[in-house]
Amino acid sequence: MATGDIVLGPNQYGKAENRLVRITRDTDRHEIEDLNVTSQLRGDFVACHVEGDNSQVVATDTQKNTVYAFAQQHGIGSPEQFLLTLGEHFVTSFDWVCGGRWEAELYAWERIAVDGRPHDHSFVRTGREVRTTVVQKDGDQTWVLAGFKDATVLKSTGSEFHGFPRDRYTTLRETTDRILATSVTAWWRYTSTDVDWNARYEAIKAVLLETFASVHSLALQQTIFAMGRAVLEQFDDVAEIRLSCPNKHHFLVDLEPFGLDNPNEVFFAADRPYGLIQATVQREGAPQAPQAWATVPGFC
Ligand SMILES: O=c1[nH]c(=O)c2[nH]c(=O)[nH]c2[nH]1
Repeated sequence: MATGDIVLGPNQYGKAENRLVRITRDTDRHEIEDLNVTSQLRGDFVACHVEGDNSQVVATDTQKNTVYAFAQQHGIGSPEQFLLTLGEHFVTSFDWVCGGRWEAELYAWERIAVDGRPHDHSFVRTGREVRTTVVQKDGDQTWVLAGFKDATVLKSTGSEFHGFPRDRYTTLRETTDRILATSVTAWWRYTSTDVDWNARYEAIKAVLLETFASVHSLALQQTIFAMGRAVLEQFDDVAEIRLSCPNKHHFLVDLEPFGLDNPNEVFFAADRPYGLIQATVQREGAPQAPQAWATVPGFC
C-alpha cells in the first residue's frame, strides 16, 4: 500500500498566448510590433490548489491586462527586454511570487511597397521566421533563451549524402548532388541580460543562414553543427545553441516513362515523413543550465 501525504508538486499558471500588436505613431511613419505573449507565475500557491483559497492568486486576467498595459507604458523594443520587465514586475509586486516563465513569439512585418517606396503605415507579414524568447527567473537567477522557428531555407546544389551503412533494409541511393532544404528551429542561451537584443538577434540569425548557404554539405548533421559552431565562435555571451531541422526531402521525379531526361531539375517535395536532425552545440567544460531548457520541449 502507498504511504505518505499527497502534496502539490511543481506548478505554474498564467495567461497563454496574449496576442499583442503595438503601433508606434509618434510620426506619420508608424511602426508595428506584433507578439504572442505567455505569462506564468511560480511561487506559493498551495492554498489555492489544496483549499480553493484564492487570496494569493494573481488572476490570469490580471496577468493578461499587465501584458497589454506594459506594452503601452514601457513599449516593447525587444521581446527579451519586454519579458524581463514583466518578470521583474511580478516577482517584486507580490511577496509570494518567487519566479515564473514568460514567453513571446514575435511576428515580423514589412512595409508594403507603393510606387517602389515603402509605405508609412501599410505592412505585410514577412513570410519568414517567427522569433521566439523564453525568460525564466528563480530567486537571483535569470535565464534568457532566444531563437526562431520556421525559417525555411533551401540549397539547390552543394549538398551530398553518401558513405552511410547499407543493410538489407537500405534502398537510399548515394548522391553527390541533391537538394538540401529545411525549416530551421534554433534556440540559444545568453549568459548575460545586458545585450543589445534586437541587433544581436539579427546578427546571430545572419550567421546561421550565411553558414547554411556557404557550407558544402555532406550531411544535414554536418551543416547544423557548422551553423551552431559559427555562432559560438562569434558571440562570447552565447553559451550554447540548439538546432532542430527537418530534412525536407526533395525526390527527383522519374520522367523516363515520358521519354524525358531529368538532370536534377524536377523534384517531388515530400512533406512527410521527414528526417529530423537535432543537435546542441556547446562549449566544452562550460557550466550547464538544465533549468533554462527544462520547459523548452522537443529537443534532446
Ligand atoms: O543529411 C542527411 N542525414 C541523414 O542522417 C540522412 N538519412 C537519410 O536517409 N538522408 C539523410 N540526409
